[in-house]
Amino acid sequence: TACSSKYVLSALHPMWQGPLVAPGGNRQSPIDIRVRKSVFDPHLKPLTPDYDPRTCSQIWNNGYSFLVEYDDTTDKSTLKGGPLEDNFRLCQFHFHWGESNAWGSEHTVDRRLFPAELHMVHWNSDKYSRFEEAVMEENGLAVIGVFLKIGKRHEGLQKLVDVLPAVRHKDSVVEFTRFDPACLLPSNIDDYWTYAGSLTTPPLTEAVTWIIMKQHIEVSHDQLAVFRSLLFTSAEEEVQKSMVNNFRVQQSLQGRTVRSSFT
Ligand SMILES: Cc1ccnc(S(N)(=O)=O)n1
Ligand SMILES: [Zn+2]
Repeated sequence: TACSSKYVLSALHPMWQGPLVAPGGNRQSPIDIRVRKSVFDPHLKPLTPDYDPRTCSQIWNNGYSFLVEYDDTTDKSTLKGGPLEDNFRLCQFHFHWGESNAWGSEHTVDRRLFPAELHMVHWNSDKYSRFEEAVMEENGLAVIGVFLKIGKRHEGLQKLVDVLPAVRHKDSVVEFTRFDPACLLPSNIDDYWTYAGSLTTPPLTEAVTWIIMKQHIEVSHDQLAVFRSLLFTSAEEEVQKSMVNNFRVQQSLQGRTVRSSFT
């Protein structure tokens, strides 16, 4: 679908040679969320995700993470509310994780690292007609971030874990249908932090309203181990590289305020 557009793919290599900080970037992501410095905003509304599992289309390994892609040609899977003024369309979700359970997330909370982080990527369908357009605009994207902790097995995630071996290599794709991404959200989605940031992989555009959930979800050690069995490299390459540590270094806040929806 649109949100896996080629130029995003081409620059998504883990050791991408691009600048670690976008030139002139003053709202880069990820960041450390200093809880005591976040500002409660009573005007923040509840978040209202409304996803249709029938829009789920495929899973593919883009050489940086694995993406679960949704048909974003209609307003069937949408996100509204929270800090958002407009209607946003889900186009894909993916994860970032470490080689060990000690690290892996992109955002941190008072410097606390999590073993992995889920990103659900949406684009502003009130203002733009496709992802590629929205990705270049200030209010173009909204990404929900959810921290993963090691604990009990996540039953909803298992359907996804079972198909990962089929996309072990970069550029492999498999059909994947009827997956409800709402099953990956924590039970409480009313408590979140939000701030103006960027994509954390190229093109690093400063187009993202980040919505980071306070409550994490749990996945089992074995489920996360399957993420680490994926490869950055394609089937043709001689040297196979494990897909681990696919997170970006933290960026400075540069005067931004992180708002919280809770006290
Ligand atoms: C769609 C997309 C591209 C690049 N980076 C991201 S991310 N990691 O900021 O969610 N998403
Ligand atoms: Zn991401």
